[in-house]
Amino acid sequence: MTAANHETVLVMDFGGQYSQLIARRIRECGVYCEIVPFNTPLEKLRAMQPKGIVFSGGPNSVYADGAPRCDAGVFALGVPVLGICYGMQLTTYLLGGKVAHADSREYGSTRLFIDERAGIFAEITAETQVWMSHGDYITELPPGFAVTAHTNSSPVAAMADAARGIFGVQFHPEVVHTPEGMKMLRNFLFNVCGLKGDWDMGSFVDQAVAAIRAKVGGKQVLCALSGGVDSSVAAVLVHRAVGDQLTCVFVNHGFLRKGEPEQVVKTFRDGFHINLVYVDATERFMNRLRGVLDPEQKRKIIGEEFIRVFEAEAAKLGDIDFLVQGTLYPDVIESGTATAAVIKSHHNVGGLPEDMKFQLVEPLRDLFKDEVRALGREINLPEDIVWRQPFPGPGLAIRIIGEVTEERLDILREADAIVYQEIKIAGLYRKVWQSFAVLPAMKSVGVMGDERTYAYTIGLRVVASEDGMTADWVRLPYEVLDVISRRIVNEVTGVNRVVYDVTSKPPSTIEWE
Ligand SMILES: Nc1ncnc2c1ncn2[C@@H]1O[C@H](COP(=O)(O)OP(=O)(O)OP(=O)(O)O)[C@@H](O)[C@H]1O
Ligand SMILES: O=c1[nH]c(=O)c2[nH+]cn([C@@H]3O[C@H](COP(=O)(O)O)[C@@H](O)[C@H]3O)c2[nH]1
Ligand SMILES: NC(=O)CC[C@H](N)C(=O)O
Ligand SMILES: [Mg+2]
Repeated sequence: MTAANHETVLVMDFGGQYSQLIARRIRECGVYCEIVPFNTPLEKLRAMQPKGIVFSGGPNSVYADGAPRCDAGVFALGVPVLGICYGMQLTTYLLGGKVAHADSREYGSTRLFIDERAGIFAEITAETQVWMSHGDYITELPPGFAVTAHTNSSPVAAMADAARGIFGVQFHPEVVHTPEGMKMLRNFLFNVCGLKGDWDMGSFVDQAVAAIRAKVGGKQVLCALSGGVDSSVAAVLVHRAVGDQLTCVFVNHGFLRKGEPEQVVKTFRDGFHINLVYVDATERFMNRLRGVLDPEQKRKIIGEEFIRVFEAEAAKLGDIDFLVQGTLYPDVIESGTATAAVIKSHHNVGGLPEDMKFQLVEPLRDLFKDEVRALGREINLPEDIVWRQPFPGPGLAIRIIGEVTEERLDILREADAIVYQEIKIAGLYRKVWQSFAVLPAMKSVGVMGDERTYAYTIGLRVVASEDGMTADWVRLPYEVLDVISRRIVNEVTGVNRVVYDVTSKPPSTIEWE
């Protein structure tokens, strides 16, 4: 995605948990926003012509060795800057103020007293609620700055050098626990930076299409298509950009759900006029996974095997340099970045083989799922695709905890189909983020028809989430749990027990591997 023709705000990422949230809040205000690494060179920043820059929070202390710092020249670009938490501390440090470690952390919901209701605090309630998460404090303001808000424990909870358009807040305006946070961000964007708000999903489409066309030129492109909303949106965008230069490849790795291969092929062959190649690679994936138990190893093998299949298809079609994937921001951040930890290697990011030669085309890499759904509606994708629940690329292979075998796959596929049907019948399919079955490689004793059984357990996972980054387990009605449990045990041979997963993310993740 490029900033062409749209007012752009940049979020410089110092490793904060909420960096991505800041960016999407800004987009929610109708302003185009991109995240850039904290060490992006000044020339590059200048070339992106931002109208405003936000420094994110981050886990470090500015005075620590190896703390991420940007070039102080950022303040000389003539662009307003808003520093959030670590971002404000860094602003202080770079401009000649002082930051120190305090004895006690300030964490959670805190009362904020506004000393100057101007700039980002224009029309904000004089006493308002904000979300804090810090242990370092500003002990000396940089020259030219004034305190604009304080709390009972932070004398400098916000500061400003209004003349230069530089602002700092110790709290997090981007989280929902800061009720007036959006208003503050809007003040920054519209009053301080003087933006118009000229961006929406429609302009995203134009921008993305133009960027893809510029990148790909007259060359052939392959798109990894799963039938999920992300790769479907990516495929349609690329198709708009380069038409028949695009070929989609849908891989059946043997870990798809019941009826999925037929259904995806039908939807795309009949509904879209896009070249589609269906590859049955069941055997090659199965052969490589035999005997593998470690989740990260499974993910890496699957990620690599996907690429090998795409390479083979590319070779058949001629010489293809570009591979389109429906990668989203959460896939990127969970796979680990320079400043964020590896949670799991999403097959399409952290699971890619090192020797891969394709150049990636990932038009959705900065977006979250709900933004992609809005985009899907914008480009008139069928409702069924827009509202399809996410399904991980490695599929059922990472929902079998332990070794993947044909028997286990069959059992899980049947159980999962029952979960799908019953959640649909209960009218919950679109209301929840995901609902699915998992199969831990664990057997337990049961009694059926007066006989002892020793069979598999099925875990039921149903979660609510906005963007997949955090999630809560859904309080399903007992009747729904009951019917799912009874149907699975009665209809799926090899299962004699069903359990419901009642953990949120964090501390768990949505998938079990
Ligand atoms: N079976 C598959 N065949 C081809 N490509 C795939 C397959 N599964 C996943 N991919 C590729 O990996 C990417 C990431 O998978 P992921 O499951 O996150 O996205 P999705 O399937 O497009 O959407 P959703 O998250 O809604 O399932 C996809 O966008 C697609 O490019
Ligand atoms: O394309 C994908 N490739 C993967 O390797 C992968 N792992 C998890 N997921 C999906 O991402 C969301 C967050 O999942 P976790 O809470 O398990 O990390 C959930 O929606 C998961 O289904 C994946 N998607
Ligand atoms: N959330 C943050 O940005 C924290 C910044 C810094 N490490 C502090 O504790 O004060
Ligand atoms: Mg998917």
